[in-house]
Amino acid sequence: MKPVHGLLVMAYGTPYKEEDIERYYTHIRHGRKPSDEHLEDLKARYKAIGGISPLAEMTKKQAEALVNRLNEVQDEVEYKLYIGLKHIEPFIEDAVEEMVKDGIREAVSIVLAPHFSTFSIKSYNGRAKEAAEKLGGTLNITSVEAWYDEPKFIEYWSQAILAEFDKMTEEEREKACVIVSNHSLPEKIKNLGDPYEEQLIETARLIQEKTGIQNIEIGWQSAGQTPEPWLGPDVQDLTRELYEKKGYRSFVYAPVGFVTEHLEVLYDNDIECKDVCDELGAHYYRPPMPSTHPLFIDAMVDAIFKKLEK
Ligand SMILES: CC1=C(CCC(=O)O)c2cc3nc(cc4[nH]c(cc5[nH]c(cc1n2)c(C)c5CCC(=O)O)c(CCC(=O)O)c4C)C(CCC(=O)O)=C3C
Ligand SMILES: [Fe+2]
Repeated sequence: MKPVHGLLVMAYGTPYKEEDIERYYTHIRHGRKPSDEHLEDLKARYKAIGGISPLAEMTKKQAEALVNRLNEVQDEVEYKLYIGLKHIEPFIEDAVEEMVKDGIREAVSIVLAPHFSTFSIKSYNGRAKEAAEKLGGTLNITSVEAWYDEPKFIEYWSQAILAEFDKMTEEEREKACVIVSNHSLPEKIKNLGDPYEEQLIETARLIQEKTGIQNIEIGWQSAGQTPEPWLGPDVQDLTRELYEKKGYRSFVYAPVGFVTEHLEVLYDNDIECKDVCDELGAHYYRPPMPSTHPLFIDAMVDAIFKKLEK
């Protein structure tokens, strides 16, 4: 019989229903309750995208596609799936506890976010390892740290972006640009030696190389509302600036730091960036997110195999 290894898939998590929003937001804020104003603002954003986010369902679908593919392409071990979320149940710690209960001794973990940062990937992996240690240290977790440069990931986005360019007229295409973006983080991550910014630049460079599209710009989105400086330029400001200074009239948004349609994409891109485009009289394009596209799932399989060979 094949040995059973754990596949721990970690993701951000999202409220399952409206009543979950407050405790979810409180968890994101490290236990501090949000003000009524901030809470109402968040509720309004979820409402604007249809009530709840498709993230919960998509995380499950992505994780299932990944475990199925892993079990299809190799024959040495049987991977058993565990999903662990950062800000809502099943928490990362719950998933690790399940693995230990099931007698799993070897697991590989991957976060559904391609770029490494202290605030994201490192904290997910740290929580998983800490939980395993607390439960006796019988479970060994090997963690994939980043996969922003996986060839099939780049291939997915390149094809998706080119498909948007195909929808344009020749004239439109000449004045089009791609805005490659990720979630903004406080600028202080740079002092922590975070490769987050360079990794986004590299993803953009690889997409440029693959597509041959010259007009590729880097932006940041969904920054928090705190007084400290966050990585910029913000995608909305950038859109205005590029419209004025470089004369672009069509904008293709590629939020490559995210892997599925969810609040940040459906609201921050499809509503907020689209509003800016509408106001300027520019064309708005946003390719479909990777979701369960085979190229994308295979990119994660490749990243896992590379990590395990080391
Ligand atoms: C790096 C990063 C990723 C990408 C990597 C990864 O995926 O891990 C990410 C993804 C996501 N972030 C999400 C949701 C939220 N993030 C928030 C707030 C924050 N995120 C931060 C960082 C990140 N976030 C930070 C530093 C804050 C400020 C915290 C503070 O206040 O100190 C808030 C609070 C309100 C607001 O600011 O909007 C919400 C609701 C959802 C789920 C969307 C859905 O439900 O569809 C997803 C996928
Ligand atoms: Fe977030």
